[in-house]
Amino acid sequence: MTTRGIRRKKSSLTEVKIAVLGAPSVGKSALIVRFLTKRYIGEYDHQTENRYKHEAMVDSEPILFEILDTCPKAGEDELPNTAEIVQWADGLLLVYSITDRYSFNYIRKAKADLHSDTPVALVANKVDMVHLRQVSTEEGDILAKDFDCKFCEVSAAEHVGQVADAFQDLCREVLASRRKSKQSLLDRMLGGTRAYSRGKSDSALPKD
Ligand SMILES: Nc1nc2c(ncn2[C@@H]2O[C@H](COP(=O)(O)OP(=O)(O)OP(=O)(O)O)[C@@H](O)[C@H]2O)c(=O)[nH]1
Repeated sequence: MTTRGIRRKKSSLTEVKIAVLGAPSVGKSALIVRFLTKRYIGEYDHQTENRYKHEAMVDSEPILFEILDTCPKAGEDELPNTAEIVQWADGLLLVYSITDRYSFNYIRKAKADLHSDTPVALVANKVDMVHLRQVSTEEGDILAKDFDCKFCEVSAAEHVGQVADAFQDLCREVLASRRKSKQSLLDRMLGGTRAYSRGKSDSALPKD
């Protein structure tokens, strides 16, 4: 009885898969670790992709986040395994660093290469290093308008709430997009049914 209760609760979790993309050293791992543990780990050394699972409440709904920390190769302009990542992910967190113009251009190019309407969010990291700023807030805003997505400037080193908000906002976009595609599927099905019914009743009308 209890076991069944627990199972039901687990299976009722909504899963949201988020891939975090960006040029080398923009702070992808630092942002993810901040979201998962609320802690800041300055040096996070890894050479391969990492996946994490994390439960969190978003608007009173329990969500099971699956987060993919992608691993770009230094000096390469292309995102790693773009097609696979896009196929896997429900949402893409696109990260650049305000101290690194190359990382901003990388995101612009990467987004164009994605050829996908997967929901995205644009995150500018390292806002604590404002004295080394190379990319203005306005440029970030303009790029986000271009992408038709949310934008925020954060610091994995200093912010806890804002970093969590970035992941949660993207989660909301994913859920909204799911509802939209479910609704349009339903509309198409109902539309089909309506057309069929109309056809039927039309044929039942007395002929002139
Ligand atoms: N000042 C500051 N440094 C940061 C911040 N976030 C990350 N860093 C530093 O930036 C460097 C790279 O951080 P990572 O989290 O490893 O970046 P990454 O994008 O995962 O790097 P790759 O795995 O190489 O792609 C580390 O030295 C971090 O300490 C931040 O918000 N502020």
